[in-house]
Amino acid sequence: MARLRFSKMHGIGNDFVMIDQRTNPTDLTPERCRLLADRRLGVGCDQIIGIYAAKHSNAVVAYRIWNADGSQAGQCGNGARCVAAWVQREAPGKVGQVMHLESPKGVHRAQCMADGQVQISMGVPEFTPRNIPMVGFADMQDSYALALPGFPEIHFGAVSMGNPHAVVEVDDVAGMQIEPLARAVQTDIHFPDSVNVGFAQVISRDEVQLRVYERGAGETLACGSGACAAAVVLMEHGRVARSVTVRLPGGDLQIEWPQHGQSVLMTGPTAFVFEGEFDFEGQGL
Ligand SMILES: N[C@H](CCC[C@H](N)C(=O)O)C(=O)O
Repeated sequence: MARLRFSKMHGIGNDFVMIDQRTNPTDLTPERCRLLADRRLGVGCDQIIGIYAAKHSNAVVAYRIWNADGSQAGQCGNGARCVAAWVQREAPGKVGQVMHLESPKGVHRAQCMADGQVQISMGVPEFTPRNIPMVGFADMQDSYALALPGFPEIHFGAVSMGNPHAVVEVDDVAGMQIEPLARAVQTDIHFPDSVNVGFAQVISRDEVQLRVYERGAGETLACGSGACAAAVVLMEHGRVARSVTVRLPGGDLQIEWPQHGQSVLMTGPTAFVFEGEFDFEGQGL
């Protein structure tokens, strides 16, 4: 196999290996994803984003998402912004152009703004437990109680943004050791497909501090779908306004959810880091 050409990008520190599967089709096995994501033996990234020809007529491209552990995901908010920026760079149209991107879970409106910010329409949040998926809780509730061995009972909100999220409101997100609790939630039987776990501290009605321990990647500097998940769960609880700045360790995202039944809008920056080639054969893959 010829060497794999890729672009390295990030969305406020959530970093990606971007592969154009139309020009260099690559079989992204779990082993290859883990090697690509390895920060010593590979390129290093939180997720791999494969770009494909779109099936939906109004979408300019389709994208698929692999976590660093080789598992696939249904959505990646920071990755979607990078796909839009990648398309804009590959085929520079008028700045501010609107395009549509096809994710595994649907088609999303994207707009690259003149100031470099990218807005993605992330879709309508899904709170029905079985559609998250989450089992063992009868119906849609404001919040759910989960008792985990070795941890005090937690109350959390749960939502799908095309991928599963549990959101725990905390008092001091910066001072927390989030990994042990997050891993306990991820392996709990209530989440058959595991789950991304967000820890959110409300700073004001229009400001939230958030850290996310992601499914398949661990704690990342930012999680776009996690920022949407935290914002809509807190909005449902009346804790924040319908437009909120979510401050993650890697930077800020603006999340708006005008009303129930409408799509969540996420706006934030992207960055190109470098282009490269990767030699799987040289490492036996
Ligand atoms: N770990 C996530 C996928 C990446 C999401 C995140 N990087 C984002 O920006 O939304 C999952 O398995 O559902």
